[in-house]
Amino acid sequence: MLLRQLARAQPAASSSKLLHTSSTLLAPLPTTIASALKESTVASSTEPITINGWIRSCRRQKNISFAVINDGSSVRGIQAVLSKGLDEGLTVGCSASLKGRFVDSPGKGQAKEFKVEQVELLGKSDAETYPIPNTKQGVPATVLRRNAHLRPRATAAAAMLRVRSKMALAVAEHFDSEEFVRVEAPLITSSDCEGAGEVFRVESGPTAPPPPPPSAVSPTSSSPTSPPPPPPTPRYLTVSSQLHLEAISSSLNRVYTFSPAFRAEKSDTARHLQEFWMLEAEVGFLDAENPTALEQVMDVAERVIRSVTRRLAQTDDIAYFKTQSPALAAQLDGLSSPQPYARLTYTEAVRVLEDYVSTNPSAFVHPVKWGLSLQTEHEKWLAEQHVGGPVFVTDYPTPMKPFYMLPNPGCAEGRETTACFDLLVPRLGELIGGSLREHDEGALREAMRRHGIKEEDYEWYLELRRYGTTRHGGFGLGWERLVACLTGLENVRDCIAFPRATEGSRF
Ligand SMILES: NC(=O)C[C@H](N)C(=O)O
Repeated sequence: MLLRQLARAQPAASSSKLLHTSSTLLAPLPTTIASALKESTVASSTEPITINGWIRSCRRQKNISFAVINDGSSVRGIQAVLSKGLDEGLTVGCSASLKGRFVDSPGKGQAKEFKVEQVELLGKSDAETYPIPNTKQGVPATVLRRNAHLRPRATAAAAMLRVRSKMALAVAEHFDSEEFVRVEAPLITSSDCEGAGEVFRVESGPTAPPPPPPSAVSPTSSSPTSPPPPPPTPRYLTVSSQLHLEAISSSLNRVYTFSPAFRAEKSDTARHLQEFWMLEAEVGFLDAENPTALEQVMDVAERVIRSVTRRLAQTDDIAYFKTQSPALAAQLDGLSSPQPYARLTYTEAVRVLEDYVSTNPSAFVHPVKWGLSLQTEHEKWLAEQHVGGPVFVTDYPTPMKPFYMLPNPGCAEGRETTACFDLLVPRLGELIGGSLREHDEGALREAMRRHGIKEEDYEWYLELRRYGTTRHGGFGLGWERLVACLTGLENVRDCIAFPRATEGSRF
């Protein structure tokens, strides 16, 4: 209050200085558990401090109770010790403010414990009906998903959300260090970038104006033979920002975007969401040779994953996930290793898969043959069994790829391939897809015709090739799949706060 009055009383010039330097003191937020837990605070807690949070568990003994309280800022929260009476009304799920001090703990397992002196119950919770009770066996993932509004109260879900947040920061810092500019592309678009027809159509929004009432129509303004107005351009939720990103890249060169993408996926699997986040990057002025140019793009992708993994591996949240998933440490080592990720062509991948099938005929459900797509089971086998870590598979057959990808020169007839790649990782299969883009206007028109794409709908995209085209390429990374890689969580529905999948959702 005094500070606020002081700030108001200052003349303009010095008041701005005062406001600037001391603005955080005017109305500071309460201390979080994470900062209270920092060792220096714990060690020097002679003054009482106030801890806010939600009670995760409350174990009552004869004269004393132990409550775990967490405000979502740390993995484990704080174990609070309350003497008889102080624990009244504290039930799992309630919100409370606990005032107390850190003292030496007589119990095993922790050096300090938080001895509560005063309790303020902020919001009570009916422990009988609370959907996320603290049980030994844990709450099943399906129950947590049905209760997505309360799911972040669960340790793993909260840790996952903090991991997502730190990942975005790590990506931003990494790309900034490589001189990439973050840009935004529209989410409503009239193009189906991947051409797979998995678009969500936007039904409402600007449509043709309604016809005027008959009385308002002058006899000359319209006749029964006048052509009907053209149908409104269809609008979709974007499946990929790539085409718009290419447009911005043809001015700013190194660009990336991080935004939601929408696919009307029918696949009801642990790897698919209808609304997911995608990190997409695009870069121009690549080397003239296809193999080197493609490698330049793969290197960009590899560096960002390595850098994000290294940074995240140092966090308490990932340390927690390692305790939950024994295979995680090795997976993180694979992603952060200084060794270049393995690279093999689609043709080589098919060969090793065929070799494997020849001695293990029932290894896969789906057939392996040059020209057929690699299925998830093949992708996982390549990453888990053949390589034992991340692996780029490059140069897929042209017919299975979208119109914008650059064909490889000099392919034998019937064996045409494209300068593209997928990054496959253990447990998940595809994490990233990328390619060089067709940079020649004539060749792009030709590819569009082959794919049955109306050129007039993509004139703007073709113009990018007419005015100062460059050899360029980029990739898209499925964010929830990267979250799954870094946390060991097995289902992408647990890697986003409110998953949108084929099943109905309450939210
Ligand atoms: N930006 C990209 O290369 C991603 C690609 N368009 C995809 O959706 O797979």
